[in-house]
Amino acid sequence: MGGEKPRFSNEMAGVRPGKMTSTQPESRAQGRSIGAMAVWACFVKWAWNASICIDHIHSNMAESAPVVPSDELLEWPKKDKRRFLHAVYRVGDLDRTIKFYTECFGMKLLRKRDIPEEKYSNAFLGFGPEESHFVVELTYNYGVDKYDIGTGFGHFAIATPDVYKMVEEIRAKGGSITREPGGPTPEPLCQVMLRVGDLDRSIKFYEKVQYFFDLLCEIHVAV
Ligand SMILES: C[C@@H](O)C(=O)SC[C@H](NC(=O)CC[C@H](N)C(=O)O)C(=O)NCC(=O)O
Ligand SMILES: [Zn+2]
Repeated sequence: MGGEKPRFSNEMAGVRPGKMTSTQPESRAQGRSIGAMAVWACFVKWAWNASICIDHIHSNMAESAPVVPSDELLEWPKKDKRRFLHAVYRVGDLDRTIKFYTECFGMKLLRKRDIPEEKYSNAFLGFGPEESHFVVELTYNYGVDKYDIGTGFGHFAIATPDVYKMVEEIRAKGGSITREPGGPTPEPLCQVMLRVGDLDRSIKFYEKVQYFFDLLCEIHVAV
């Protein structure tokens, strides 16, 4: 424990490609695939050397108290290799969507494939190799340049070290920001778990950082 005070915040932003799209959907139901869907860029940042586990959950804390104890949660993936691989999204313009995800969010195009016999192409994008990272699989069906977004799909959420910088870069590239970062966000930061070496000293420290302490629900003494 030591070092500068931890700084972190959880800012959400809503983003849609702007100029890169031919039309902006009037409403979700009439909306058409604009090459990409709304993507929430989440910002969680800390500047401190302790391991900070930040959970922000989709509903209030009472309804979504952790079901699995946190230490079991950390052990689980070491034993169970099942995991999410990708989510598939059909788009009307594969290259325009690849350009949006790579230039605006910093994703990498991991692989692309064309299946002429079935008249479609796929592109896989993400923030790391498919062997270890969840990725987005985009599907382009030959000759299909728009889809009804419908009302079922919500968003992809991504984390970024600086949501404000990302938002400005997206705006500069013609993207439209549907929700400015800075909240109030529908998903308030609900709890922070800290592993510290000295419980009493840590409690004294965090009582001074009132905001942080309000969020702090548990302190684990590092073993
Ligand atoms: C590559 C592998 O990860 C896949 O997911 S391919 C899945 C396959 N996709 C297609 O057939 C694309 C063309 C099709 N006309 C479509 O639009 O999906 C598939 O099973 N698609 C059906 C689905 O529900 O995803
Ligand atoms: Zn698949």
